[in-house]
Amino acid sequence: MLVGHPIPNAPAGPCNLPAVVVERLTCRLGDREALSGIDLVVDAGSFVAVLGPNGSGKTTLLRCMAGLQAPSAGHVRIDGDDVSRLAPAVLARRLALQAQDTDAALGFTVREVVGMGRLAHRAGFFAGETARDAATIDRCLSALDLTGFAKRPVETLSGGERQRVMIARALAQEPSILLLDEPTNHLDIRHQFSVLRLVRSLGLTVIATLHDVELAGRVADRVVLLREGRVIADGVPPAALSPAVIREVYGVSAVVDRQPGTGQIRIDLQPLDGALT
Ligand SMILES: Nc1ncnc2c1ncn2[C@@H]1O[C@H](COP(=O)(O)OP(=O)(O)OP(=O)(O)O)[C@@H](O)[C@H]1O
Repeated sequence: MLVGHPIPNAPAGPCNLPAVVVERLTCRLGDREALSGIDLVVDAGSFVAVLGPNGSGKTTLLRCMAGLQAPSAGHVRIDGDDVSRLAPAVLARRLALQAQDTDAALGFTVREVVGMGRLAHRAGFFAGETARDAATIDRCLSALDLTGFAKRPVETLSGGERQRVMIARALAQEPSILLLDEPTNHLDIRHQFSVLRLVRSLGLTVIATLHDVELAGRVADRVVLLREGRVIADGVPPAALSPAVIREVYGVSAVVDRQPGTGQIRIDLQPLDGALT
């Protein structure tokens, strides 16, 4: 069960500054411009979903925000500081990225991997685990429904279980900014809901790439739609998820309305050339 607050000491983002500012961000990878002049200002404490088709630049945008990918032009500022100028440990105490790739976790137990999230908080390289580290790791394991997996080698876990480990590791970092790269793509429906509800409840600034447009419309305060490295739409759902925008970005037709009763956003997607079946 996802109960309790896994990171009760998470620092609050400064209220007078946006948490993340992306300015004219361009990123060339090989012979391809993965991002072309992206501008984005993300308010502290908001949940932003980044949407777009395969190859539209979502992961590259998160990697630039996390300082893992140097832009060809432009800047990313975290709480007012250029990420490229922040020491890795300082950046890691402010921002955590849950990446899709779990290769770095192989060969370690689940608890050890979640514990890696605490490294940025250690007094020194050889400093051991503190009581607070241990308590934070235990809370994050519990929050992601992983307590029973703590001693298991990560390579023995399923795809969805591994994905929850990487989210727990990011939360153990106690960041004020949480970047999630397709956090729900391997998760069953119950865990999709519980993970998104959990990260929403923490009061963090969350920027998450998602493929599920309807889920994004329900969970996010704001959606940013990319296509070919450019922002095509940016705004509050459902207005920013209009059928015209969805058609332009994904090349599919959409009916966007609200569920009778719950009022939840409902998006019915179909190929342009008719019903799927
Ligand atoms: N190392 C690289 N060298 C060359 N091109 C790259 C490299 N990494 C990514 N790209 C290209 O950059 C573009 C953006 O990739 P990115 O991974 O950011 O897309 P994405 O929106 O996250 O896609 P997906 O939904 O498939 O995960 C793609 O066309 C991809 O092929």
